[in-house]
Amino acid sequence: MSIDVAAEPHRISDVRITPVAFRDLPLLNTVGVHEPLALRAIVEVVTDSGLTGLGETYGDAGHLDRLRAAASAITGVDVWHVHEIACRIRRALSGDRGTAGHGMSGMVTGSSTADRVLSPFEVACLDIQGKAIGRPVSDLLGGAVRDRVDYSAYLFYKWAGHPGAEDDAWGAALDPDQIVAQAQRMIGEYGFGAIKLKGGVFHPDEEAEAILALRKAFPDHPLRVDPNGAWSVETSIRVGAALDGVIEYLEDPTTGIDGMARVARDVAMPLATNMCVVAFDHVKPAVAQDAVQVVLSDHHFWGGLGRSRALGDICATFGLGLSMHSNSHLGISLAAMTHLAAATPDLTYACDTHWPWKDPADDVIVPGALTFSGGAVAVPTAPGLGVELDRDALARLHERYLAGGIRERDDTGYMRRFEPAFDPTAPRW
Ligand SMILES: O=C([O-])C(=O)C[C@H](O)[C@@H](O)C(=O)[O-]
Repeated sequence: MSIDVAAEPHRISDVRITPVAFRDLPLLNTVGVHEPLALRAIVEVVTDSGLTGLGETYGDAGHLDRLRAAASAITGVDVWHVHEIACRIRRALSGDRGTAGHGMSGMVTGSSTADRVLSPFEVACLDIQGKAIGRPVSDLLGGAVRDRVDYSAYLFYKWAGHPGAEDDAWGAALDPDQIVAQAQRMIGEYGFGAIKLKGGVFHPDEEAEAILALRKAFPDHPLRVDPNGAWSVETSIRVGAALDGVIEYLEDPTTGIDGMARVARDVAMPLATNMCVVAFDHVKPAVAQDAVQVVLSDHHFWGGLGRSRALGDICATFGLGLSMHSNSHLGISLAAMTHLAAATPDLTYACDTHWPWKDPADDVIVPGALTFSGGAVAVPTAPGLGVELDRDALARLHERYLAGGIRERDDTGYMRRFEPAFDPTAPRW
């Protein structure tokens, strides 16, 4: 009698959590500059049936401690029992309201700490489920409604090189002409059909000028700007008026649901957020105040792919648009994002990705499974996530993490903060 492998339980027998570091270029945002290294944690869930699933998440020290606490709580659970895994993780972390793991100030806190910890385990369990039954993760999420997922060109103001470090091929982007040149290069290489500018770095009028320069250079590309809450309500309304008819949405111009609601009353374009609606209990007050019109989902902090799918349905129910947020990430995350986007019918915009900013040699997956053409990634059709761990690369990026002495140096995440001459939780302009 043959054993039906798919029907057997696949109990978690081991979890490996490996912090890694990869080169991150000197991209600027409102709280500082990306460090020379970005941190991630690679999660491997191993089952007694011999399958391994992959997840990727934040790599800061506080998050790593929580991942380890969660890992020891889920041993023995069948990977099909994701609710049980979620309950165990919530219990293991009860009382923990920490906020590490995003690298950005001004993001509201809430019920999302356990969701952030759950996410890589849930993704790894889905990877195993898919491998067990021979289906891609997108099928486990309801099935792909598109076979390619569109991403946007994510532009950053940027230094030429870190002080004391060699320049990189992208060069500096500190004014509108250089931002346009960055867009031309990125779109030339990847074919993106939409453009996002990370703002909150220079005076808002200069950033609006850069958007207008992009509009001139790319008349047909939808545009967005995201100052990560650096602007006051008044500034947001003024810049919103200047960019009326130019951008498809204005992302997190100011912080908090109340502030966003005040801006939304007076600007014409939709407001998007990944900072004030970051957990399910934020949806109700945001909808009640009509504070945001587009939610940027992110499976890394919404609790994984299943919960992010549920968010899509909630957004559709309330007539909210849906797009996708990113941080500096590796290939396991890109695979998970692509499966999720493929299986989200109401995704109304091209997704964010930091992918072009990463050295292609810096990854933990075997190359070739994920490639961009025409600004989109083809949805993997192999079982599970459809990506394979490259153990040598994992070891190399882990060595880089260890060599960086990161844990000792910085417990807050991957960003180097500017010396706070300003309060990073209050608007700068
Ligand atoms: O809105 C966003 O894209 C983010 O907040 C993601 C990152 O923190 C972004 O600001 C970055 O990478 O500097």
